Amino acid sequence: MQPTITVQDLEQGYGKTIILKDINLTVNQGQILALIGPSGSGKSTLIKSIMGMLLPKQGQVRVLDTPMPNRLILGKIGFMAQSDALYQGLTGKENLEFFGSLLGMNQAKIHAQLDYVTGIVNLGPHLDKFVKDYSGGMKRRLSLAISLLGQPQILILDEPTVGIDPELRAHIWDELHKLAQQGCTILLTTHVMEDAEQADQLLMIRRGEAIAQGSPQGLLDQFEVKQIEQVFIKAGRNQDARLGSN
Ligand SMILES: Nc1ncnc2c1ncn2[C@@H]1O[C@H](COP(=O)(O)OP(=O)(O)OP(=O)(O)O)[C@@H](O)[C@H]1O
Repeated sequence: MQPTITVQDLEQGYGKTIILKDINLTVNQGQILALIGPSGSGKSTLIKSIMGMLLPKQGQVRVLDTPMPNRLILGKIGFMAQSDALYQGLTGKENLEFFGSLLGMNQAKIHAQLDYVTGIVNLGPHLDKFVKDYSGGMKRRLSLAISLLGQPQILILDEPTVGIDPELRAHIWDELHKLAQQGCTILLTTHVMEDAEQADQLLMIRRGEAIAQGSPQGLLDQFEVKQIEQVFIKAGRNQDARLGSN
């Protein structure tokens, strides 16, 4: 099977500053990969590289065997950026209609999907409110609903669960698993260990490097610990010992 997303020996940064080095990952169709790491470790930078918003300084990024950016491939990706790019002066529903139309969906098609995408994030009762009156968590939920419009083949979600309560987070994870079972490939970033445990594969990034990579159970076995958080701590200590702690 052709992998959906591949990153090979990626080195990435801004100007002369190197943020990520030696990053390798493969996500196959129907898999969920979670990127986890401290603030500033380079997770969004990796996502931007996969989306083709940043060209690799070295190495390769391919989505559906195509170098990014590529317009056709971008049309197959539901993308949720870290900062919400929403129209504050429009209602939630109007935002969905607008972004759906950018995808080339007609109003009938958008309306046919509204209940489904807003049901996943439990936003149905708030669709007629202006986005400027939404809370931070509601804006995240609307951004997630927008990324689901058009039944994308690939979902790339930067911090989809920030500001979302545990009950709704569990509901969103149920839906992400269902989508993955239907063949959708999902890559997301998170700070939350409970999210990480839900993924098929984890990539832990710290100080610009992949310090641990594998399935949640595989990592627990490899690091001989009982919780994913402990994998991160142990892998971080190994890295400090290797690089020096400064
Ligand atoms: N446009 C930019 N120009 C210069 N440096 C940047 C730019 N964007 C990010 N950085 C730097 O790159 C590093 C990695 O940032 P990035 O946003 O990828 O981290 P992150 O792991 O996603 O963090 P967080 O979890 O807080 O979102 C940080 O040191 C950040 O300051």
